Amino acid sequence: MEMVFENLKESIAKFFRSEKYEEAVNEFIKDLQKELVKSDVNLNLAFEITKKIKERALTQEPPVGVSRKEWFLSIVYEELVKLLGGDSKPSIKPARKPWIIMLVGLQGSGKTTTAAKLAYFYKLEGYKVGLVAADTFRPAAYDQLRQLGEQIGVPVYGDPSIEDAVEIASRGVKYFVEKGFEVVIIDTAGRHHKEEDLLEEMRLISSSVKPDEIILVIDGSIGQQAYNIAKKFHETTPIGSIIVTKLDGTAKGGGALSAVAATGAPIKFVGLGEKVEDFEVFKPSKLVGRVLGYGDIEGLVERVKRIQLELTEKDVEDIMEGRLNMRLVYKQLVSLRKMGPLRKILQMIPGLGVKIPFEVDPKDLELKLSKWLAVINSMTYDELDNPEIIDKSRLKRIARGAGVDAEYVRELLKQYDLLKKLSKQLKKRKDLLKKLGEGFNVQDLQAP
Ligand SMILES: Nc1nc2c(ncn2[C@@H]2O[C@H](COP(=O)(O)OP(=O)(O)OP(=O)(O)O)[C@@H](O)[C@H]2O)c(=O)[nH]1
Repeated sequence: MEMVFENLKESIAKFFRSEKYEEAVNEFIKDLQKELVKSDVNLNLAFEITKKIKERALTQEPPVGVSRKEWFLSIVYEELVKLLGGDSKPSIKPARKPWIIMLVGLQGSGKTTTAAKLAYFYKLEGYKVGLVAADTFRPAAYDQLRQLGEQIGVPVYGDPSIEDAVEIASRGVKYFVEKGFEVVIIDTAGRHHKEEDLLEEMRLISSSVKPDEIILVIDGSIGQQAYNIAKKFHETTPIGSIIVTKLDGTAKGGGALSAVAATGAPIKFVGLGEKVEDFEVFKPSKLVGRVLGYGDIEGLVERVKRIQLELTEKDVEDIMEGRLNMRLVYKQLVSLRKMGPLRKILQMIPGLGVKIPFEVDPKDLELKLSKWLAVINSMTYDELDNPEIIDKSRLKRIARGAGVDAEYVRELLKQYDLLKKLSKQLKKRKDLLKKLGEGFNVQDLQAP
């Protein structure tokens, strides 16, 4: 499954060969913009995303242990994943029951097959699913869906004697809802004598059954036209999500991205073959990884994310300079879970001999850490940067927000004070060392 951006692999190679970071970033950004526009991504969107990447790449510090170039690549990756609908798995769980899904898309997109695939998917998820055959333009569609329904054990509502698709759709939905079905999927026509007639029919069905979700089914191999097709459907019946079919085989799938760009809707599933089980929840990360063609990019991004929570050089500098805030404490708490690098860093500095606070009974550690993290999470930005402002009423609010006893907030603030003092001590000593010059051995300095 290879989507758009084939040229980016070369751009990445060029990027890694380049000596100057900023220049290399600019070059890569230009290439990326071109590729995005070439794949029908809306110009503004392409501009916006590249601007964001550039801004992050030039202002954000890579965590210790991650090279600047790896950092950059992980930023590109993250932003592309966002463009394709976010890094988390798309929400495929119906928000309520019954959940009425209306499929729209052109004939040949694989809509009927997809209706069955989707029904099968939800059936396996444990839902009671019904299918409605509302494609009255192509008479064979009803039989096709009925056969598929039999194959997967999902009932199909249809009536070949009724020509009015709106009537079938609303009757079918009513039928299943009354019987307590939880997910109802409507297959619709993909062709009419005139395009306007098709769109008008979609609009009428939609306003009659009021679906909870309208899914655009789009053929992954159609490329450039996808943008206009998706846009037309979206203007008629607002698209909530997208299923891209036929991503098996040689499809380049450029249409997928264009459809996302035209509708702002995320891709939820992909079709990977003719059989009902050739169907998957879409994972943007998987796709972008392939697109960027950088060996184990997911591994890289994972590593960066993990390291990101630990202390950066700047954090350590801040601590050494006596600048401490709750954000640093947060990182320290998180890293404490993994052996505490701050502690290690401090211990590696000879002659400091500082007793490090946060001496918590290991048994309590896990529990306390999770409470403290919740406490920090419910602080405002001002409070994070300047915990000194936390008075009684703020303290109460924070505890309530974190769902913990106020005692935990107080304790954390006490620990914070200790760390702050330590941070100031470090600063003093560092200054002292500086004054003493190089003639002295660091080890000669005894801790007070
Ligand atoms: N390789 C492959 N073929 C698919 C996929 N999805 C559907 N097809 C095939 O595409 C062809 C058209 O699909 P149909 O399910 O008939 O869909 P349709 O023509 O859009 O349906 P209508 O809109 O009802 O006319 C069929 O031969 C399907 O088997 C897929 O993910 N991969």
